[in-house]
Amino acid sequence: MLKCSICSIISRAIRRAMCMNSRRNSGETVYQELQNPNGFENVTTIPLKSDTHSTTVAEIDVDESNTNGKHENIFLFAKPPRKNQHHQPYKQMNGRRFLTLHKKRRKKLTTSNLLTFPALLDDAYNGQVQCLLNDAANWKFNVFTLDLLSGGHSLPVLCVHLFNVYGLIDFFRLDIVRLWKLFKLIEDGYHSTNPYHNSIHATDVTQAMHCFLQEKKIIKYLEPIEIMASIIGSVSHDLDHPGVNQPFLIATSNHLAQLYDNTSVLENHHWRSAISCLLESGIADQINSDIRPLLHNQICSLILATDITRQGEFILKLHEYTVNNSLNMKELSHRHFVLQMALKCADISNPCRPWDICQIWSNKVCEEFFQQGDIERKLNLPVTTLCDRYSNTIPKIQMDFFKYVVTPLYMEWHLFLNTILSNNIMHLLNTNRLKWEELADQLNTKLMIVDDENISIKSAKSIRLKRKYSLQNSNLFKNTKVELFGGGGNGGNNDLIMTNSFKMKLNRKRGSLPIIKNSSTITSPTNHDTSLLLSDYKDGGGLLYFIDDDIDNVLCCPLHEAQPMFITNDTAPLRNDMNMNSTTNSKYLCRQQTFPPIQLQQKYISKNFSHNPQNPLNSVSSFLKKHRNNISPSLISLNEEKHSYYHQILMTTTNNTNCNNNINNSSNSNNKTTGMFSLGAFKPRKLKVKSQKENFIVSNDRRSSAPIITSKIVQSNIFFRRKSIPFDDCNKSKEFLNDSIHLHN
Ligand SMILES: Nc1ncnc2c1ncn2[C@@H]1O[C@@H]2COP(=O)(O)O[C@H]2[C@H]1O
Repeated sequence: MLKCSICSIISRAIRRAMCMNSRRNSGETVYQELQNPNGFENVTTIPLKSDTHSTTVAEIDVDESNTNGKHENIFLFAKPPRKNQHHQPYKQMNGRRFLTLHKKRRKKLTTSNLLTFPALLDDAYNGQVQCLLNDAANWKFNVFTLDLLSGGHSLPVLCVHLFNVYGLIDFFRLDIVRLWKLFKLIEDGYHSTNPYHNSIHATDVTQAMHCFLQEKKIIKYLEPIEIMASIIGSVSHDLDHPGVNQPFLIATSNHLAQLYDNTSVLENHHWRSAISCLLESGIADQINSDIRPLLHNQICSLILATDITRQGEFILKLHEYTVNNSLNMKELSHRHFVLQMALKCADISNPCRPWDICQIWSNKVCEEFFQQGDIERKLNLPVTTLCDRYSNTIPKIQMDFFKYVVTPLYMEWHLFLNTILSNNIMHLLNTNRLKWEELADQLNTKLMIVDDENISIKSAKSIRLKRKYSLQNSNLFKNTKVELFGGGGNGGNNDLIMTNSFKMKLNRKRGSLPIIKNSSTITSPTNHDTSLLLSDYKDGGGLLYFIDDDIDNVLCCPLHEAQPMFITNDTAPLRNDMNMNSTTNSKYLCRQQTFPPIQLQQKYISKNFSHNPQNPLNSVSSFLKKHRNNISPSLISLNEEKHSYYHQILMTTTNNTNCNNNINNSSNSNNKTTGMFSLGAFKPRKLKVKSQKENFIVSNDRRSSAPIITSKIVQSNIFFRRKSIPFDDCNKSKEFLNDSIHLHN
């Protein structure tokens, strides 16, 4: 029977953990309170004002060799010890672990998986988990399968297994329940709403680290404390990651950026959160106080090394060691450096995994980038190029990441290891890179939209792609199914090129156009690119779908929901003066809702699409070739081979839109117009506003291609009429549009 003692330990631990006092949804988000800082060196406890809410700041000097010899101070906030708790070092049970607040941080209940996978209740699943775990040192390990089979708890399951495999439980005489609690705390600390920086990524990195630790060159020199630090460091290296990057935190004057002087902001937060979990779980108590500081320092230094901006420094150092053959694994500092390199490689190991896994991670990380871009756009911040879903594509991001980040690091790592594992990794890296290049080439010349089995492309002056999705998430469009294509509001070519099956579908279907009617002051966007690149990472296809931007995406996410979460002026440029105020006062932490759940409602237009030869890419390609004469010559003349071709089509579209809007807007010096609200040339939408209590203005952010709503929308003031038109009749569609314009002008 495959079910072994570790399984029963785990299931017992799960049961016990479930009974523990959970702080689910507590919303408490500051660092672990520190009752008694014993065990740390050079700790001073500075009481602050002695009012009822007084806190204590524990200042701890940490010898961190990787911050250029600089000593850092840890600031851990603490409530004054309760009377009866003086004898309980590190313990506090009203703890607040993290500095970010994320209401949807936690996963859905484990039991909800049972609806989908009732067999999770079977013992067979435990057996399968065990089987998977036995394969945990295999580079082709699939962490998503483990997550599924473990009911969404791959992180604690893998880590307890690894502690067992390395004999750490016995060596340190660790209490299994505390150990389980440690990893549960860490798991809970990850935001499951992040597409990429979530607990599965942490598990994946830990598994990759495990593979590297297995290398003979490394494992035979490691002390148990170093192995323990490596596992805890790996699993908590992105703990409480908010799903946005450091520049974003700086730009929005986030309290973490201030606390850490804009330097390794997230990494500093991750390692402090990790230590906080060690303390809270009680595992720290079980480590001999002689070696506890070493453990903390190693975890800290390992996590700080994952700061991607320090990559060059590490590569150079490893190169020197390898070339001079001067790495002495018997020296603690050298061993530690190798562990740092191993963690760095593990952190960006997803491009070196088998293609199906690599693809999933790539899509996830890009989705997270794009979500950040969406927030930046809403906050009127400059949209980071990498995060702009309108101008970037997943294959392009991947190609750059492979070329500039992953390959240089792994080449050095391979030079150092030079084993079967490293050879396999380099091989996978190479084949994956070729696949991304292939996909990028396809996308360069093909505009596509996928709708289960159909594709529709419109070309010429206004390239427009069909969209089809149910707007069920939208309050405004509840139960309304919209299928739009064509439009031609700018008088552009309305030719629609469709596959036969799609034409048939059109003949059957009638679409509904929500109508906007404005009494007087709805303004029109001026320079709006109506296209949205949307990656459907659920499919793991790694492809981009090109659909229209969606007015109701904007309407359903009024800016006022997200904006108060950030300290930023509406029009604030990126703040470069963050260092200015980094006096001691700025270290003071305040509670702040930092990272709101992502509000943007994306509509995935395809659930079933995956990249396969059946997809009508070829027809798109041949269409573009055939109709290239209809496409703006200036567009063709611009670099048609590469990404810019794809991008330029969008730009041409935008320009046409501008022309159209300029005509409409001629009477308005502010480039805003009253009248029919239409998102560029392609949005035959009319909002009807009942009263004029609060109007909204849609203006254009010229730095990006998306509209920015600059004042509030009162959704209740807007209602929609439906008007059905046969979509296959372009002329009727045009008439309808003209009527609408006439009606509302
Ligand atoms: N497949 C990928 N494509 C692009 N960027 C990636 C990929 N994997 C990891 N990254 C980036 O690499 C960074 C490593 O550090 P972080 O985890 O902070 O954030 C990570 C991502 O920003």
